[in-house]
Amino acid sequence: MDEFNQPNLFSTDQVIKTVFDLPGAHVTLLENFFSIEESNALYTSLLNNTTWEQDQMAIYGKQIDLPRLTAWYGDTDLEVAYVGKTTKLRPWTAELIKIKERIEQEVDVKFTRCLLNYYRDGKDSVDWHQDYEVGKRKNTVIGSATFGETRPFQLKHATRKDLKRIEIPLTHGSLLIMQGATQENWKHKIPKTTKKIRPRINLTFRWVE
Ligand SMILES: O=C(O)CCC(=O)C(=O)O
Ligand SMILES: [Fe+2]
Repeated sequence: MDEFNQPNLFSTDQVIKTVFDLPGAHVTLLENFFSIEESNALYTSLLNNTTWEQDQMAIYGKQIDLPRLTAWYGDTDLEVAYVGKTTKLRPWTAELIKIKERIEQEVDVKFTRCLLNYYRDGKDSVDWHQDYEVGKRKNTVIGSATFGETRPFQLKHATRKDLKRIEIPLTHGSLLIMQGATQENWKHKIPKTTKKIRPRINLTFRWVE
């Protein structure tokens, strides 16, 4: 696999922080949170060392493959509700703990679980959704790390049609933090594309009150 985001004359490895001004949301992007060398190594090792699964979800009573591969890791005394089922967590790996502890330096919570998504190509995606079930979205923290291809992360308000959607390109080594009531008020998605693109791995470390 070629390396992603080869540095060029104009790129630096400096962390660039952007805070998004969205009503009812607390969203921060940290580009280059992981260095290019680190990100390349993490991409390869997460790709090879994760137990990827093809999950399914019920649509009109039919079981349909999710358009991506997934894996849940975390504190194994927890179970998570995901795509209409209860899922068991795999125990944290040493590598996930290292990534988790890096991200915890940016927030004041300890994450309890992590969902990994593997988008094999442009046909893989995640449709509009809010993380966590209804009634649990008012105070959450999600630390979302990306390795591999850049995909646009779209956000739209859950109820207000007057607010514009926004799109945040999540680059190799970036960290997106969503906090507070973001999940209550805003939906997010990764759209499909017909462009020929490389794979992407995304990790969402999660904490809920
Ligand atoms: O891949 C991403 O950036 C987002 C994934 C996501 O929203 C989810 O799995 O809940
Ligand atoms: Fe999500």
